[in-house]
Amino acid sequence: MNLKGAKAEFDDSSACKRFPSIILGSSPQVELYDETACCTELSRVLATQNCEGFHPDSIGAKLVQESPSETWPSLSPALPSVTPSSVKEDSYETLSSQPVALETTEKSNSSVTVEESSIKVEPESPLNAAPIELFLDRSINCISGLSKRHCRQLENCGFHTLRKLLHHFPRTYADLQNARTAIDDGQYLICIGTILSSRGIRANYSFSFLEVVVGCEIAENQSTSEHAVDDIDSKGKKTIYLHLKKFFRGTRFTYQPFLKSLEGKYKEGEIVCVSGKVRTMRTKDHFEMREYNIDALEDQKDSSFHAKERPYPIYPSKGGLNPNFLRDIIARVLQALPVNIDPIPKDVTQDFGLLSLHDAYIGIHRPKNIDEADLARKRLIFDEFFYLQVGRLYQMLEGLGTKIEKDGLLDRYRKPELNAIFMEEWSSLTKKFLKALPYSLTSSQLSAVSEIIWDLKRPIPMNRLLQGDVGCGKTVVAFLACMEVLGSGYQAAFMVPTELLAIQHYHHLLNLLENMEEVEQKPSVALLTGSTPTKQSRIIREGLQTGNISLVIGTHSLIAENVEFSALRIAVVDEQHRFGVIQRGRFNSKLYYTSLGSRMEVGMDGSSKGDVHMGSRMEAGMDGSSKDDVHMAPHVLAMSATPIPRTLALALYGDMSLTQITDLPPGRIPVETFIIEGTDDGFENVYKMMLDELEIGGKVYLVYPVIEQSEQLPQLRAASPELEVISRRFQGYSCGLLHGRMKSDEKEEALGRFRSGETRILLSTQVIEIGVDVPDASMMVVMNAERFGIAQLHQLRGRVGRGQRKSKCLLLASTASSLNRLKVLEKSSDGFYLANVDLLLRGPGDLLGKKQSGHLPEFPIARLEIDGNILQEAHLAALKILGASHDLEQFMALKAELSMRQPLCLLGD
Ligand SMILES: Nc1ncnc2c1ncn2[C@@H]1O[C@H](COP(=O)(O)OP(=O)(O)OP(=O)(O)O)[C@@H](O)[C@H]1O
Repeated sequence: MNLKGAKAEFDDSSACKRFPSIILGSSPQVELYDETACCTELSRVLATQNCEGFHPDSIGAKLVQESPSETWPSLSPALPSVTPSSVKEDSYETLSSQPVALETTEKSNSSVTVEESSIKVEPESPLNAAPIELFLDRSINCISGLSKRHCRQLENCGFHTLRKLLHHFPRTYADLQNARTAIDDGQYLICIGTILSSRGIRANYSFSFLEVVVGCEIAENQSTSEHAVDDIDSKGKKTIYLHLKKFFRGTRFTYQPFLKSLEGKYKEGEIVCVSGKVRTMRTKDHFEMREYNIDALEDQKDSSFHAKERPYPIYPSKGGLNPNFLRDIIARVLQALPVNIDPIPKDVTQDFGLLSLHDAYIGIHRPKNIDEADLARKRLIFDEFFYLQVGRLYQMLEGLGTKIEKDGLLDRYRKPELNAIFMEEWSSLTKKFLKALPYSLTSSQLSAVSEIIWDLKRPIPMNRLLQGDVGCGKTVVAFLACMEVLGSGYQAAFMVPTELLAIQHYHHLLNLLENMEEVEQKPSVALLTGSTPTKQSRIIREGLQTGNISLVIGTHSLIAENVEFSALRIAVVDEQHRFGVIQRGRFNSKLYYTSLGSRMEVGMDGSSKGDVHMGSRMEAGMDGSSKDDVHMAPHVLAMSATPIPRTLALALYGDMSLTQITDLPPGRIPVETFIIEGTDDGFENVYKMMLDELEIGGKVYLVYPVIEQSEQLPQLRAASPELEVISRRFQGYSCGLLHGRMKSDEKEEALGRFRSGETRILLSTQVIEIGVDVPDASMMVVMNAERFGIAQLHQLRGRVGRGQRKSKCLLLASTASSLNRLKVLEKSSDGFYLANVDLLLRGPGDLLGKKQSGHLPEFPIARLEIDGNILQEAHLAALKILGASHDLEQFMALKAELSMRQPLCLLGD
């Protein structure tokens, strides 16, 4: 396969459009391996941030003195200068000469120790004899010399195969020469040193301790300036003394023989590697360690281990297994690792500048320097993404019959602009609906609809994510997609996270349908939420089952077991990240079975409605659907205004394609944002601005973090008690109240009054955050704005500036210190950029909340928010591979690897 040749004709940039989430709004792409890009981006953000809980050092990491919880270092290291071949050359040689850390840890789970002499990986061991492609999936039993007990322990912790062991990646690396900065109390330190003394001391009749003193030579830190840190050679060295202490309580531990045997374990002059948290002692340069690991270096004369300044891998423990034990076992597997285990062809890895798999494993576990670890990481992340991409495309190709169809599909992925159905080919219902809209679609709305309709005509269920900034007009795109399906006689379901939004969409759609002309029979639309009265809800369910209702808008109620559809063809899930994976999955599979069953019923009962449906479906079959159409799961269109990692995760695991709306409807005037400190003066200013706005006919949202005042958090302003205060203050203008504890109809009434202008000020909680659309609302004031995340504030701000009025958003921060963090909102109105800032500042856990982050798929080392570029490359590589061999028959090793990693039956939802 000549991939180099293929590359020439291959338009990378257009294929990259398949993953627009990789480009973060209009902000520059995050270049993973370019120090400047990532660091500048962050420092720019951080320059204006008060980053609570965020440690810039961990981003610019030089991998020194990291605490175990710190993040992966590879966010910033400069572009590696190592080449794959340079890694390969001496990886074996260094390994064999390299001392293997022995398990001598005091605090360790002492049942797990490795008897050094008992484990050997001989050149001709069964490990080496394994067929190359099966090597990684061999059982750990094949590690010769590993006792049954160890095997059991490893297996109990999930390490069944060599692959599992090799995929137990270091959590971080420590630089053995890392003590270049001042050593602080509580800091995690790792040092090579010499044992100076070892004493077992009896303190009283029932208390004793072991004290091992290790002297470590480190570079003296004379200055804190960054330059001085780099200029290590020009500085002196000094010795620090680590006092490793282990305490024993109980009379049996105070006997001299016991204490002697303890101290005898550590020989004076022995070279050891010590790691743990230090506490400063009174004497200068003396530090105490109570929780520590101590590894004797195997060959005392061999100083190459630290002389070479190799990063020292620090492994996470797993299931109670000691990290050092794991490191030792992994080192042994590495020694036996065949060079040619890579299932990905060499020309592909070379094309993408990747290490071979062998070198990547060596590089991640035993890097010579941090650049090598980073290159290794890149390769391993690439694999995580690559197999997902290959699996997904492979499955899609399998669903197609002829080579031409398959080539066509791949081609469309390469040239996404072809994945569109032009307006002339839309169903007549869709065209009429479009005509009835009070505005024209923007160009990206138009291409989004075209892409979706293209998908709707495929014989494969669509799983597409529609992303766009707040207020860009996603709803109408989804409505048009529904119309296309209804036009062929099928049904559509539109699920939203709140009742308020369901009601809003329902009325919005009814209005639009009312304007439609020349349609004999308009689609019947229903609203189904938790508040729908039982009787009405039963009628709606019957209507859905018989097919009398063609479109239903609702909340979670739509996925209730008793809701069955006659012929559901599309499910729209708005603000999809607010629904758990399980919920969405249930929705999907439930609809698959019920729709299949009920379609048959319709066919059998022969009712006239059923006939219409069947007739239309035949028509649909003619315009592109396969004859097996009836077995299809419904198409799923998910929508989101926040590009959170979970979204990207779904884009990968949920087998989703992405469509992005990149422009806003014309005439929108950017919302002016002000960050104001909530002092008395600050509030006076805000009230004055509100009054000015009301006098010129504007409408104002006041957003509060809580409904009622709380004793625990008295500083938080509450919506309910403030109603009176605000009403008094703005006497000529009526005020309304809206919060989540109100009944559904009360909420709708409050919003309705605000929409109609009866109330001009709406005091609300964050219930309005999602999707509320009152186009002439022109001012928003957010109280205690520091309580909200950046992305959330952007969503809230998106409730204003949706019409032609110039709008303002005032963010009131309770403290001066929180003003800085909010400043980014003053500067940017790009939701994709802001969501990314939020991610970097708060991390996915905080951003997603417990419910969602718990469902994040496991990417052992990829960080979805920053590794997008690698995903992009993986996608290109997958296209190349499958372009060369649709069924992967030319790449048997790769195919075998794919089935190991990505059982095809598990692909998709
Ligand atoms: N092409 C357009 N031209 C003018 N107005 C438009 C256009 N498309 C949508 N709108 C209007 O813009 C407003 C916002 O649209 P919509 O509610 O669909 O946005 P959204 O993307 O769902 O936003 P959010 O994420 O805030 O829910 C609506 O009032 C809608 O009628």
